[in-house]
Amino acid sequence: MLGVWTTTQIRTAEDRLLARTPDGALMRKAAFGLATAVLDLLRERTGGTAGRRVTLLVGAGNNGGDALWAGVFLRRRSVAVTAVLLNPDRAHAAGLAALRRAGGRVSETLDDPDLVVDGIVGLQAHGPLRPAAAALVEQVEVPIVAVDLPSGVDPDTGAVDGPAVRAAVTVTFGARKPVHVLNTTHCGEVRLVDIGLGPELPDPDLIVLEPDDVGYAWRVPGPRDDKYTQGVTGIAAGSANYPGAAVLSSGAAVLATSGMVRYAGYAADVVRGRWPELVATGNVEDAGRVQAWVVGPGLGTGQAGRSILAAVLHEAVPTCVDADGITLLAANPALWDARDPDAPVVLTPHDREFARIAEPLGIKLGADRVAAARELAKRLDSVVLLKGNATVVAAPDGRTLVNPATSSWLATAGSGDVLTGLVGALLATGLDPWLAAGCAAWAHVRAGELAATADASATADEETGVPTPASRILEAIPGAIRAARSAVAAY
Ligand SMILES: NC(=O)C1=CN([C@@H]2O[C@H](COP(=O)(O)OP(=O)(O)OC[C@H]3O[C@@H](n4cnc5c(N)ncnc54)[C@H](O)[C@@H]3O)[C@@H](O)[C@H]2O)[C@@H](O)CC1
Ligand SMILES: Nc1ncnc2c1ncn2[C@@H]1O[C@H](COP(=O)(O)OP(=O)(O)O)[C@@H](O)[C@H]1O
Ligand SMILES: [K+]
Repeated sequence: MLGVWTTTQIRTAEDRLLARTPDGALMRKAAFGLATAVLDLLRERTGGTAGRRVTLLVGAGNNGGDALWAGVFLRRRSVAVTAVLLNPDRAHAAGLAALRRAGGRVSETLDDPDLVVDGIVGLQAHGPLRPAAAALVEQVEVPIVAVDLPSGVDPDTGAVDGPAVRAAVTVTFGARKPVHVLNTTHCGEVRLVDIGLGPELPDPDLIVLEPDDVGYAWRVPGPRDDKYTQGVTGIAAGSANYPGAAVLSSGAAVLATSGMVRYAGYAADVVRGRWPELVATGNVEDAGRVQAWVVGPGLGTGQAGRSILAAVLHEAVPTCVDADGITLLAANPALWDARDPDAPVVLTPHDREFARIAEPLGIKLGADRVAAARELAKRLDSVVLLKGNATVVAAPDGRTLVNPATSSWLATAGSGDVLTGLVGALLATGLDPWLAAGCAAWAHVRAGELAATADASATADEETGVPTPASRILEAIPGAIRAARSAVAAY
């Protein structure tokens, strides 16, 4: 598990650490880590470091100070360093003097660099890049290494509201901040430099699951197990108009568990035809016992869907409510009120579904997606999995995880139906609902990555992937589970 801390938590911890550290030592530690990352990238891009050209964009704060001190280290490796000072009177004085002594130059233009370092603004960043910085950044045609975070991106929410740096690599110090997991598009590869902050940090505000966390959580059958003991998943999805959603959700559950999957609904014949190992009936009441239900994908928002949702909630087992199920709940609060409060619910909205269910409660989905998901989770006493490029999973007790995507290939029709089946299968194994939702989101992203690249070792990005329909994401689920399980085995 990786921890993520808010800027307020980090500042408090930094203050404590600063109080017991010699002046300037932390900044030099940070800058050394930064320079190392710059040298690595220079080598990767140009085959060497000596004589290569690096331009530093230097703002008024300590973020610019880090960049200037990194410039000093780069000079020692014979890199030609130019500093563009956005606010010359307020540039970090000691860093600037040291860079000048080391042979760095100050310029008003970029000077045709091989690489640019963004030291415009750091933890104190507010709002988009100001015009002068934005104009410079716009001229950059080489990779950018961001100091601590890409300037112009909000450190606590990852939101972008105007011009911002899009970095190839972000080098951060002491601890990950929310921007690093909420906006991987602007951060690029994130490198964490240890400056000894660990002992000063409180519990993290957010967590990110790692492959071995998911591998440990994924239930596997033991010698005394049979098809029932591993948890049976029920799927109530699909309608005459949307049988495909039923096939995708059911298929994801079938591939995610070695136990058993039941289907109840209008698409019984289609689903049975596609997944012969599944037991299908026409309605929820006849489905038999399950340990978790999935309800909503392709259900429709009419009377029929409403009755199915009511029947599922009446079963009072852990339930994942998705898609039309969420829309139905939003329109029929009485359904929600009638549910058994002891049966955990996982809601899996995309933004529009989130707005439908949250706005009547006075919760707006603004720039702070974590805050919005947390608030809804608390108000509805449910786990809320808010979909997006970075998926946020909040529990009613405040525990929150973020699952960043590595590409946007998952933004395809039916992709969410696959996710829902995964959530259902994991809920049925008895896993904590918040963790179940988080592991499902992880496996979903991993499956999307495998499907888009067809290469287990690759990370799918916009350059390497190909479009991946939901059926392909589905087929990649075993590969995703294998990746998680082999991470455990590797320990
Ligand atoms: N405190 C510490 O111990 C350490 C801090 N470090 C560095 O220090 C940084 C924080 O330094 P500061 O607290 O000086 O804050 P910043 O470097 O974020 O700079 C604050 C200045 O930027 C201005 N500013 C805010 N938003 C702006 C925008 N959109 N456009 C232009 N200017 C803007 C502010 O008005 C203020 O003058 C960290 O991000 C990190 O890079 C590292 O050296 C590690 C150690
Ligand atoms: N830009 C994006 N980058 C990465 N993942 C995305 C992006 N947009 C959507 N997703 C993911 O794709 C899935 C889409 O689900 P959903 O909107 O319910 O689609 P559908 O209803 O067609 O199945 C979610 O898991 C979401 O997190
Ligand atoms: K920066």
